[in-house]
Amino acid sequence: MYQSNTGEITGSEPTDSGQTCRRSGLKEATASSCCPASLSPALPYRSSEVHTPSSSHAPSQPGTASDGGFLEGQCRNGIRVGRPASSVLMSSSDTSTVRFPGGTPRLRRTPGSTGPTGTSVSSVSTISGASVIVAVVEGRGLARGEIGMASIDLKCPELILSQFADTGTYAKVITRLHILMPMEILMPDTASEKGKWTKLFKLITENFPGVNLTAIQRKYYNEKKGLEYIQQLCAPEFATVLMEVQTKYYCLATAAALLKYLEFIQSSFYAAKSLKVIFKGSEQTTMIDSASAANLELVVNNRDNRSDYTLLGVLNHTKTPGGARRLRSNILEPLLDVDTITTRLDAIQELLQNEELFFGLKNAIGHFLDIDRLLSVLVQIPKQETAQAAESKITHVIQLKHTLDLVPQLREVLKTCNTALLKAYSATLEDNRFDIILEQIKTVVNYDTTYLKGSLNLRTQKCYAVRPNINAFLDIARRVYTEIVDDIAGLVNKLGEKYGFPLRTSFSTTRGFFIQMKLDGVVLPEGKLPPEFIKVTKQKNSYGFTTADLIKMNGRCDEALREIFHMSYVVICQLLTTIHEHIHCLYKLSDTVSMLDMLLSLANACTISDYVRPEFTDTLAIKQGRHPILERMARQQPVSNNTYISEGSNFVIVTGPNMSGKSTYLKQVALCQIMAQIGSFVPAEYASFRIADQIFTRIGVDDDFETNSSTFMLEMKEISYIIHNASDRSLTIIDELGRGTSAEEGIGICHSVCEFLLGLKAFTLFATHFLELCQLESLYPNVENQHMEVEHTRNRDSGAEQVVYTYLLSRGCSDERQYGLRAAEITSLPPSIIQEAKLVACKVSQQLLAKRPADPETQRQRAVYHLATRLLQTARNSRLDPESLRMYLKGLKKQYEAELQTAAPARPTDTEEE
Ligand SMILES: Nc1ncnc2c1ncn2[C@@H]1O[C@H](COP(=O)(O)OP(=O)(O)OP(=O)(O)O)[C@@H](O)[C@H]1O
Repeated sequence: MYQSNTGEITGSEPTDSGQTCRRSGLKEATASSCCPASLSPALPYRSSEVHTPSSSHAPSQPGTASDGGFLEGQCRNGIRVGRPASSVLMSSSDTSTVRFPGGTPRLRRTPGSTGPTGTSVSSVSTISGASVIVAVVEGRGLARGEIGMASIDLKCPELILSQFADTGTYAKVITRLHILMPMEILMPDTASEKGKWTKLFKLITENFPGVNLTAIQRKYYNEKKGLEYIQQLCAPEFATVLMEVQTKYYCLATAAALLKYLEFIQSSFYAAKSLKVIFKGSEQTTMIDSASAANLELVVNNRDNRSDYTLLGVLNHTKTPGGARRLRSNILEPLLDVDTITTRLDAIQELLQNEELFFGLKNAIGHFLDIDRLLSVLVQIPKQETAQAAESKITHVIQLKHTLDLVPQLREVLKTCNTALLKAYSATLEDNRFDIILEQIKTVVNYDTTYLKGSLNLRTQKCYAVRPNINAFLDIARRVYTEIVDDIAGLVNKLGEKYGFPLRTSFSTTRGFFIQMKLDGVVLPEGKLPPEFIKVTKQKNSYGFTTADLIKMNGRCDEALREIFHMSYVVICQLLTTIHEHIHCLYKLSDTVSMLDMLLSLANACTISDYVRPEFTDTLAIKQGRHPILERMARQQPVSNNTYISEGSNFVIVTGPNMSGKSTYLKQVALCQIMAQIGSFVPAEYASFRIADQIFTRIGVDDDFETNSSTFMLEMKEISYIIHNASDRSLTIIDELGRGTSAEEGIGICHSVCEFLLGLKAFTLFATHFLELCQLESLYPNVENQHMEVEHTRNRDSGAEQVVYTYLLSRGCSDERQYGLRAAEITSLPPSIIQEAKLVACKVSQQLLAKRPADPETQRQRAVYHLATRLLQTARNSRLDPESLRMYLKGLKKQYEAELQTAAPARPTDTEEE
């Protein structure tokens, strides 16, 4: 078994016990060496006995005077913002509020608008429920552009570190932040120096308007402290990360600031050796900038951000929160490594072929809770022991037992699997720590205690969680509680008999026990409830109320419960101390469950529609590909199309009238590419892909009033971002470039952008209304013209011409003209205006034709250029034997002669001269 940096097991590496360090092959530290005495949880309600992660550890106890000055102030958009509800630990004297000087940068952004990087702010950042805090720092002086980042999800004890070099547009930082969906971003107070905002700071404020931005004194970005923190907190399983990060000063510095801040704002801290720490370089995943993610509607729909019509919506059939998170992050950052992708595809194929395995796994996975969240609470030690914290701890142990009870079922189902990835995950479940923990839990917790939904059910489970005969006082308190509950039932029965009403006992968290009565067939005396019934509420067809006696009984109930929880908590704390050294195996379980859930989800998607297993070659070839989201939206099956892009023909120009399906086709190709790179099957009959290191899209958006940018400026920013970043291995989708300016300028810009991109080996799909660009095909051998076919019919009644969209892609340039005017005819524009427009358009094109010299010489030169480039390319790539090469060149010569015939029929002898 082999664990990649993203924490994923890949089947491509040799397997071992699952505890081998990836880089060094070192065995994991033994449990005893990694579990210092300081781990023991505190005894109930005595905060003085709570242990800090380490007294010798440099970062000081949170919330103490030594924190003074740590938090320079909380600032967002230059305005001090409210501290999160939990951050009330520090007195005002400990903090000095500073604002980033220099005034507030203009913030005029909404979801879907585009930032100065040319990166649109997709509404990912606006998804509610964000729980990630990120610290960012940028190198200074010569190191400017070197970015360090550390993030932690408050619901998942995983510290993610990264360090990378970014360009002046900071696209990588912004994209990574979008993927993380932070609720708060920490930056050094020096982000605003001498009243000037750094560019990165400005961009972050602009791109994340709904996110809290907090200034931390630069001194807390301390790499030495960061390393100490990681050594102190990292769970032994992930200790190899130290080797990866120990010289990465910027990410270490952000780790220090982030962990210090978390200690400060949270009423708990992470136990030593408890955190999963991973380093995520940008080189292991495909870079999809946030504008492209928004354009392609990967996780958020552009029209309605609650809609499921996204790639995530199409593929998401996950059963657990962890599985859904994993799928989302994979879609936003697809894999680059073909071996890892292949092992996933093998696993999905096995799931599709083995029904028993598929349904068995689905059933087993569906009962798991959010393991990351559970781990997060288990590895945090509350600073203050309250009754509420005590009750929560009991819930967590019940959840832990519930989770571990599911492991044998999962093991059993996976026993029959054959593919490397499933086998590797099956092996992780053989870890005997799962059984050790469960056995230890069962020594104090009832065998049949399990996690149940519903507040009363869970309360009952908590009440009876600890086994009898462990604490005699606990047993007595529980008997008292049972008697009170019985008394409540008796009271309600008596009241029912007294008034002749169909009363029943109900429970809610806020009211405790109360009485409910259905109204069906009940006749109230004088139309009123008896005065004994108080605090009456009416819901649909039932009344809810209580009585003075019942309120008293609820009070006694609560008191008994407090006693029970208090005594149970003491037992639970002792239990937690004994199992704590083994708890890190839950990281493995979380990884296994989320991955299996994601694979099942991808397999599920194949059962809903006909998907095919993709191959990975040097060519992008899709037979009868379909747009996955359109397929889900449309009642009918969308029209499928073929795609062929290879190194020798890597630039496809797509033309066609408005509404003919150009944009849909372009997006379809990119979506299929992303699906393939996350290890999913794709909607096609056959599909082969070249791994793309980056996926860029420039797809027309409306004016961005928020940033006050014109359509044209946005286009230029986006295209310049692509030009600066595209590589030979990228996939680029450009739709309607240059529509924000005059036709001549638009054509000019498109032409020069095309020429630049033609110099790369990137695969490019370029949709345009400028038919002039189709001439590029005769200039460059690697250009291919394609168009969307339309048909024309006549309306039987009116005789008017009608356009029928076939959505079929064909070779060559579109020969449709004036389709804009024809599209306008369908709208409610007055016929007189359309008529006038037609006249003017006709005159303009006649004038243009008159001006354009029939210049055979230029065309001859183009043909020569065309021939020369093809020859050059053949010479470079040729693996042909001499005879085949001769035949090929002969063919080229003929083709060239034919081209000259069309260009200059008057000069048939040119070929000989050449
Ligand atoms: N392959 C297809 N099968 C079925 N319907 C399609 C297909 N492609 C596109 N459509 C439908 O046609 C509509 C228009 O498609 P699209 O926006 O891609 O056209 P377009 O050529 O890019 O138009 P414009 O040039 O005006 O931007 C889509 O909203 C979709 O409903």
